[in-house]
Amino acid sequence: MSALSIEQVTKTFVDKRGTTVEALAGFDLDVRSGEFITILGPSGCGKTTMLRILQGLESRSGGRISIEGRPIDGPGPERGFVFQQYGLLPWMTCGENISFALKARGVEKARHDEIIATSLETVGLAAFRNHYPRQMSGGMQQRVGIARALAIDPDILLLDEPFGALDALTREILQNEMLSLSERMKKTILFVTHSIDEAIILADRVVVMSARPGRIDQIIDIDIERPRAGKGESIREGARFIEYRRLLWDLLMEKHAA
Ligand SMILES: Nc1ncnc2c1ncn2[C@@H]1O[C@H](COP(=O)(O)OP(=O)(O)OP(=O)(O)O)[C@@H](O)[C@H]1O
Repeated sequence: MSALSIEQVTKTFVDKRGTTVEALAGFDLDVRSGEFITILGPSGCGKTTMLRILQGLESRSGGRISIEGRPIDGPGPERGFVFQQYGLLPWMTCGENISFALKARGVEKARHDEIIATSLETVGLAAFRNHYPRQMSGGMQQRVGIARALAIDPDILLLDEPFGALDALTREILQNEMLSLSERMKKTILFVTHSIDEAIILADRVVVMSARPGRIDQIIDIDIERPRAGKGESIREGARFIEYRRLLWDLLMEKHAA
């Protein structure tokens, strides 16, 4: 049984004037437990929409989604979400931000302290619990975003371009941390990105979407051995990585030109 099964999911937005936008035209994907999927596609092809539907933040127009065979129709504690702009509340410390998320999920207050400590420890920020987001760099804020998602101990992590706002060096550092986390924790992960290199280095499979209305165009298996954490540089220089990069580049250029 798949950890996550997405069958023929469609989404049509209708604005106040009745104009319709067909964002997704039948998205189909089966994800295995512990698998790392990255999603690439041209701008506006529906990547964020698909992730928001999976999180339960957006309704779908058609299709089915099930987790471990159980149909889902809204948010749930088995799914954690990481946003591009971190989504931290600026008037709360890191610890309070995580506590806020735990409260929203109904986790009893007596357990917050321990969960906050463990999740900040996981991302190397145990000493920053009482810091406010403005006192931290973008990379640190996104680590807190990841810690907050991990705090509810979800089976599935959904990340929408989480490193898109970071400088190149910080981005590579966080990619490595993501590899290390995923290889240790074996979460099932769907990760949207615009970066071909990021898509390859992280993934077991790269999903390439067509231009809007979005559907899956190709799925590329990334046959690069794990663990990959700490080996980013040598992987990027390898012949296989360069081949995948060329293949994905050609596929995306085709979509861009279409
Ligand atoms: N609430 C909304 N109302 C109307 N149209 C919407 C809404 N949200 C998204 N859309 C449209 O749906 C399409 C898909 O948007 P979405 O943000 O999912 O694409 P994306 O692939 O994530 O884009 P990008 O790569 O630029 O972030 C776009 O044409 C967008 O304008």
